[in-house]
This record gives sequence, C-alpha cells and structure tokens, in this order.
Amino acid sequence: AVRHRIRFNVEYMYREPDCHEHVVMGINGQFPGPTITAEAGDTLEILLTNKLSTEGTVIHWHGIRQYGTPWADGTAAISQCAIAPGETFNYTFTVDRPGTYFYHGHFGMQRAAGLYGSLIVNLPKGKKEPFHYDGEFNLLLSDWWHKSTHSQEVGLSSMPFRWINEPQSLLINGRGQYNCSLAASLIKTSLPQCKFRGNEQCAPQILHVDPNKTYRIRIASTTSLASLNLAIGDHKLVVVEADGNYVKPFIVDDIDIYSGESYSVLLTTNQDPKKNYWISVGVRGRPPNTPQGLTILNYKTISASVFPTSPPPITPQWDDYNRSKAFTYKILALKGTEQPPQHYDRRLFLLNTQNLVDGYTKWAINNVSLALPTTPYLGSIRFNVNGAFDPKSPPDNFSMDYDILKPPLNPNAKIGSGVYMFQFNQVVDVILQNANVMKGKNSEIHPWHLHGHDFWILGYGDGKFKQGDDSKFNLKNPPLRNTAVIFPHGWTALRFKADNPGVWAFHCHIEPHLHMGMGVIFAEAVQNVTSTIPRDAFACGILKKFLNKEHN
Ligand SMILES: O=C1O[C@H]([C@@H](O)CO)C(O)=C1O
Repeated sequence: AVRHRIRFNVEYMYREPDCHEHVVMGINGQFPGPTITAEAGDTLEILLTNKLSTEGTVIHWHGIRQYGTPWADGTAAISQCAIAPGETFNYTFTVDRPGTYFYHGHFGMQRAAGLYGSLIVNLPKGKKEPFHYDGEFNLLLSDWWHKSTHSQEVGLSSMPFRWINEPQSLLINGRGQYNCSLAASLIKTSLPQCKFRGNEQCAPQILHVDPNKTYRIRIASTTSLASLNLAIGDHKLVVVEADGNYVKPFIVDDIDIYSGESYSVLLTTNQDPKKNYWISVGVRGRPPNTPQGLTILNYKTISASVFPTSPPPITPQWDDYNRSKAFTYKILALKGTEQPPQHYDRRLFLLNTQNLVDGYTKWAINNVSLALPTTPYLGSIRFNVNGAFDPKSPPDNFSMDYDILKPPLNPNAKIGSGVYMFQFNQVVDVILQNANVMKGKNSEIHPWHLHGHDFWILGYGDGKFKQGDDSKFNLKNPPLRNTAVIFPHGWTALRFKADNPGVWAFHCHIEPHLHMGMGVIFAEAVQNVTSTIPRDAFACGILKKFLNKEHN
C-alpha cells in the first residue's frame, strides 16, 4: 500500500467548457480537477488549499466509505467546518475497495460550479478483476449552465421562487459544444457544424481504439440536475460495475445514469473498422431542453477526423419510465457480493414532498426541510455540546393516509436540523416514498445518495408502499450501491448496517434539491469515533470557543 501526497488548490478560473466563456471552479488550473488514481489499500493525503477569495470550500470523496475517518468525508456543516479562504485542510483516508469513484464540492452549489474530478481505485497488482479488458477509458459526465451558481442559488432562495431550468450543455470530461454541433449535418439543428483544430478547451476528447479488443469504460455522473442516458452507436455495452461494486453482467444498447452514480461497461470493438462512431449523452426524466453531449469512438484504422456517417443514437423518450425501470431492475449483485442481513432493527419511511415554508419553495422529508446548522454535527455530537441542532429526532414515518398521487392538501412544511441516531451495528431499512409535486399531476426522479456506506437495494415499486410489499424484497442478490433512484410516484427500499461511526448525510443528489432541503442526517455510534479528530475541522460555530478553551 502506498501513501499518495496530493496538493489541491481550489480556485475560480476562466474557461470555455462548452465553447462559451464562463467562470468555473477548478483545481490546480484544471477543469475537471485532476484524476486521482490509486490502488485498493492505499492512503490518500490530500492537502486542500482554498484559493477562492470570498468563499469557504470542502471536497467530498463520493463512494469512499471513510471507515474510521468520518471527519474526512468533506461535507460542510456535517463532517467539518468549511475551509476558509487561504486555509489548508488535510484529508487523509484510505481507499479500501477498487472501483470507479469521483470527488466533488459539498458546500453551497460548488459542485454545479465545476468543482469535481475522477477518483479511480484499481485492484492491487497481481489481483484480477472478474472480467477481461485490454484497455480503459474514463468518462465523467456533467451538466452546465450559463447562469452562475450564485445567481442560481439566489433564485432558489427567493420569493417568488426562480427555478434553474434545464442546463445549456452536457459535458463529457468537462467538454461540450454550445454554439455548434459535431453532428450538425446529420441531425435537425439550427447550430452550425463545429470546426475544431483540436486544442480548444471545448473540443471533444476522442476515444481511440483498436479493432477487436475489449475496453472498460468507466462512467460517472456528477450532474447538478440531469438524469442521463449514454449510448455508443452500433455497439453493445456489458454492464459489470456499479458504484464500486461488481454486478451480474448484462448486455444493453445504452445505459441510464443518475447523478451520483458510476458504472463500468465493457465495449468490444467488433464493428466496421473503416468507420468512427458516436458516443452520445442525452437527458431523461425531465422534459429535455439541452442538446446531446457528443464525442467520438475512433477506430485507429482510420483518421479520428472522419465523422460518423449516420446520426448519433437517439436518446430514449424522456418520460418512458418503463424503459428506465427495465434498465434499473436488471442491476443485480455479482455472486460473491456480501448479502444483506435477513432482518432489520429499525425501519424508516421517508416521504419526499415539494413544499412551502413561509412561502418559500422547498423539498421536505416527512414534512421537515433540512437546514444545516453552523456547527458541524460530527463535532457537536462527538464533543457533546448542546444547542447546535434540533435535539428532537425527525419523524420515522408519515401519515398512512397521505395521498402520494395528488398535490399535497397542505403544502406547508417546517425547517429542521434534527438527526436520526442509530446504535452501532443496527440494521436500518429506509423506504423512500416519492409523491406528487405541488402543482399538476407530476412526480420527479430523485437519486438518493448515502455517505459513509453502501446499501442494498431490496426493491422498487409503483404507488405507495404497502404492508406486505416487503415479502417481495430481494434478499438473495440485491445490488450494493451508494446511490438509488426513486421513480415518479414510486418507492425504493434500502437496507444498510450502521457499522461506521460518524455522521452521514443521506440526500437527493440533485444539487438544487439538496439546497432546497431534500436530505436527512444519520448519526451512528458517534461516541465510538475514537481516533484523533483534527481539531481545525471543527473550530467554527459554537465549537470555536469550546475547542479554544480546552486548548488553553
Ligand atoms: O424543485 C423543482 O422546482 C421546479 C418546479 O417544480 C417548480 O418550478 C422543478 O422542476 C424542480 O425539480
């Protein structure tokens, strides 16, 4: 095992991610941030310096469970204080499991501003994956707005509410095209044909392949809003990994990927080697108003500048949810994956609703919209100081006569900062229940992400979860993941073991939704957090005085 010492300078910089100049958040002059590559068992020591002049920052290592290092999870007001301008924070943690991961900002809307990058954990040398491949590529997907995230954030917090609307572009490894299309001559568009020399910041990153080989393509989505579908023209994909866990391989024409998810797919280059092929990314789950993100799969037998002769794959209809479900339900654990406990100790029913709080538009869970406190939970719970957050636990369930198919009869919710507390090794079930939004007959997709854990996805269903639905749970080969989607007007059932002392966020990975309160806080056996907590992580809010006093 190796210790990697990495310096990260977080800064704003001018870039043209989609050929249109904008301020983006980058790291060490790069956007997306540098790709971190390590081997399972390695330790990462990331010295993060905040080079922003007027904002705090933190970075979350998405999919890394942080066993024994809950203060390194990188969630502002939860696992640490935001790092002040000019200051440096040391994130030290081990990457214990191979897989496709990423990192991103977790303060305000900094992820949507471009603060993200890839984190690839390989198997230790000498160990073999349960599938074969000759080479690999990495695609980090995101969505991009021309309105600044500050402006977006103020709109979301204003009365009247201003929604962020759909993104201007989709980015593949931080590159998209807003003013032109790579496929202009092949599709219905008013955009001109893109003409690149190749060194432009918005020129697509082309995947160069040899014929008759198998490639592993790692795909992760750090979108702020968009649910995506990715396809590679004329090629099949074999799904083998999801969120750092092996899955039972299955063949598809395209994959759906929600914000917070990652996959590995195998691609065999068995098509005509005298052609190049489109790699396309499109929006699903919301009425799309964003052109497809595109790049090219280049067979090295011909020039990379030869465009494919047929149009890019058509993204499946945005509201064909049966198709989305069919894909999602195919994801099952590979044999040998740890199986879930057969029984649970505590079961939470979490109703997801769009709400009003004093006239402001919010999202609430069991009628509580999450507002983060000024003192990070991990610090206030570990050091036992009162008054940092609502001492009352939020509700474990919701009224069973709530009609999830209709807009709420009373849309008013409360703001809250309460915590669900779990004992060490308790088996926790969460039934996420989706519901209708405030206006019209509609319900939206929400990808829920859990920090500090993977969970087993035991089942999905349409409508309201009923007693007896748990008799159909898959306890044999449910997929282990860190992100699970709830479909419109449906439910999703998860199980995890509270075996990781710390405080963990569990939230909708859609950035504006989290900002509007769509999350809950889980605290697990925090008294068992024994090893030395870096004090500088908690010197804010009411702990500032407390930690100083103890020091003197
Ligand atoms: O949170 C949201 O608000 C808008 C809409 O419901 C109100 O403008 C939308 O599409 C969301 O996802």
